[in-house]
Amino acid sequence: MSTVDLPNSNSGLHGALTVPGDKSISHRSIMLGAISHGTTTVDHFLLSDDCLHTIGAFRELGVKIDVDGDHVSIEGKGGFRNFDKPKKPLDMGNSGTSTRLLLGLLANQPFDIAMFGDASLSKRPIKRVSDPLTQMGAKVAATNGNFLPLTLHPNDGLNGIDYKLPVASAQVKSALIWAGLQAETPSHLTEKLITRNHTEKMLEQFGGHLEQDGLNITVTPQSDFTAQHVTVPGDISSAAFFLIAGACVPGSEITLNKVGLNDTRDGILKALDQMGAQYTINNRTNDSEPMGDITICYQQLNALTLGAADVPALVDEIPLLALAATQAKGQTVITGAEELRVKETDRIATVTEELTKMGADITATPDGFIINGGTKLHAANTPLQSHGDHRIGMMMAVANLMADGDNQLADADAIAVSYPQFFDDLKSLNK
Ligand SMILES: O=C(O)C1=C[C@@H](OP(=O)(O)O)[C@@H](O)[C@H](O)C1
Ligand SMILES: C=C(OP(=O)(O)O)C(=O)O
Repeated sequence: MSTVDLPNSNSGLHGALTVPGDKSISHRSIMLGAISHGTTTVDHFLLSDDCLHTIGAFRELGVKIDVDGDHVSIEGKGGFRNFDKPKKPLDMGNSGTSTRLLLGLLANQPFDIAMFGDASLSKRPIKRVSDPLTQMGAKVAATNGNFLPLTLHPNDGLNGIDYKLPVASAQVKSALIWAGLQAETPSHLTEKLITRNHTEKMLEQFGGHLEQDGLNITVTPQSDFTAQHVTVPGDISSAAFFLIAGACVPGSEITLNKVGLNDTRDGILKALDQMGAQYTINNRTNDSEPMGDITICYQQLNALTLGAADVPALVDEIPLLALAATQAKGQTVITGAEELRVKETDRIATVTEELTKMGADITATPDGFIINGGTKLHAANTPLQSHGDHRIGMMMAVANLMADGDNQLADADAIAVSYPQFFDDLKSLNK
């Protein structure tokens, strides 16, 4: 568990950077590659701990996956039921996305599949996925009915489901899409709010036929997918650390190249618009996923108001927006973000605890935060903690760029879950 000295910034961040590939899209490229006919190739794949756990799980299921730098190739098994029986339990590490999506994808196997995860993942709920899967005929034996470790047992086939999702979650939606494709009858899913649609988009690229109408998705059983080439855009959730640093550290002007701009993920940009940030987007392209280069410079920001409808498109960026709010003019109010309590940590609690150590005026509420801005952040009396949560660790590193005084971050290794080269990239801009 490494403790690192966090850098300050003397004259702001400058220069250009291509952030690593999108985590959600990288996971899905392995999954679709594994069930397709032929060899799928992926460029700019995210080689972080979470995605390596997805690769590890599919290798255990007999899928041949080659990794060469950030180029990955996957030899598809041509269907959902051609996997090998795993010799050991699948290790999901810290990754909620791997766990929830694999539960749906592997819900109809002819053999037992056991899964486990680390201490944090073992506290995160899976009932939200296992309940509807059970209604479809899956047999999920989870610890206390809701947690890893779990075993998926063979079943008598899956039936389609009519299901209104009680939570706004792309992980639950994606798991039910994978299961629906393997069912004997169609499924009708209704989302609570629009969530990231990377599964739907990639399925279409691989020859899938979902019907979509606003919050409604009809999944018709299908198992013939054709291998594709996937170019993974830069992860907007990783770019977000530098967007907030660029907007909040005086003197900054930076460009982030080839960032994913999917409109179910770009809530951070809309929040920055509301706060009065100065940025431009150039070189837009739109293959299967849109991307572009974002240039942002320092600007005194205004306070922000976010409600439940805003949350899915920026759910992983809320810790950073809380930090930006400490620097903004006025009072920021964030509501409808109770999902933060079931992430890698209870992010409402950990954000509040860590930013308070640096002098922020931040109050946790059951479903969000109230933050009074205009604070000069300072050195904490005790080391800052990532709490084993990658996004909290990186957010505190960005906070320190704006601080007077020196801070250390304990348990900094957690950052490798989504962004192993974060500190190198930060150093390249903080000159
Ligand atoms: O589908 C995905 O790839 C993800 C969905 C979100 O989780 P929920 O579906 O639990 O909201 C997000 O927080 C996570 O980082 C990645
Ligand atoms: C919540 C996250 O990921 P996961 O659910 O895949 O662990 C995240 O990356 O912030």
